[in-house]
Amino acid sequence: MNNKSKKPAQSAETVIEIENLHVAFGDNEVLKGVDLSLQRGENLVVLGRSGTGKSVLIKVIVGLLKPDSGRVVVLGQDVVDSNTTELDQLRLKVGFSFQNSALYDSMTVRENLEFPLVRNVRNLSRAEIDRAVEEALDDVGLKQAINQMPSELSGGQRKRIGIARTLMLKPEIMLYDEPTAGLDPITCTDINNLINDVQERRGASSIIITHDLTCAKEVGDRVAMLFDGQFQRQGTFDEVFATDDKRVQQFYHYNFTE
Ligand SMILES: Nc1ncnc2c1ncn2[C@@H]1O[C@H](COP(=O)(O)OP(=O)(O)OP(=O)(O)O)[C@@H](O)[C@H]1O
Repeated sequence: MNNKSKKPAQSAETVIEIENLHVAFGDNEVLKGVDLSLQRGENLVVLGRSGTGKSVLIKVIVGLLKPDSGRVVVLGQDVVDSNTTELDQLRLKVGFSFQNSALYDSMTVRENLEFPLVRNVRNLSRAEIDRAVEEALDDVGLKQAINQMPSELSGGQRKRIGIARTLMLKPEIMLYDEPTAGLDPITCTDINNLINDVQERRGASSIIITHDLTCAKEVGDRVAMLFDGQFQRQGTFDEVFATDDKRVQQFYHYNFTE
């Protein structure tokens, strides 16, 4: 397992800025003053045990969940104060790759990929749509799957098609929720390489939520670890794990020794 070898150039531009974010469901205080930023061109990995609020954080970033308090600015837009139309516009620039790939089973791969484009971009010619589909499939290395049904694909292929579909709208920011969950180690490496390719070839800025430390190490320019409602550790992979903190060490040993 290698640390990410090639660091793409990152600008000093902040594309996501979160300050003092609080989210509670009744008595369950999930996020208790979260601060986080994402720089343009950066891959940021968010680690944390189940139920620590990683998905809640993503939902707040895309405006699907209103926080109790805090500031959330995405691509210069204040998400908390945005209305539905403004959020719809923002979501065109923020691609969300779901844990279960969320493909439509009754549509071919081509139709799945066309769907976000036809729905969101008007007046595209057939040739433009075909070119965009081919480009996205090429990016994920699955051009040959264009006429297949999702049920004919492996789990890893479905994940890649899910990512290709998210890429159709050329998002500036990618949010990956558990991209390698349930995949064998070799397929995981394919997905990790794809996430790095998306960063390098598309210049995307990404947040990758994962429990998979190999994934964290291979894709993360920076790693942030969520504990007790806050990011308790942030830095490179090696910096985050260079601590005697039992909670951090347990997380590490569970991944690599069990
Ligand atoms: N809509 C909701 N209503 C009530 N509680 C919720 C809601 N959404 C999330 N929660 C609670 O918030 C906490 C964090 O959930 P979240 O899904 O963000 O965890 P997670 O870190 O993504 O976990 P996992 O790694 O298992 O996916 C959990 O206790 C969950 O039950």
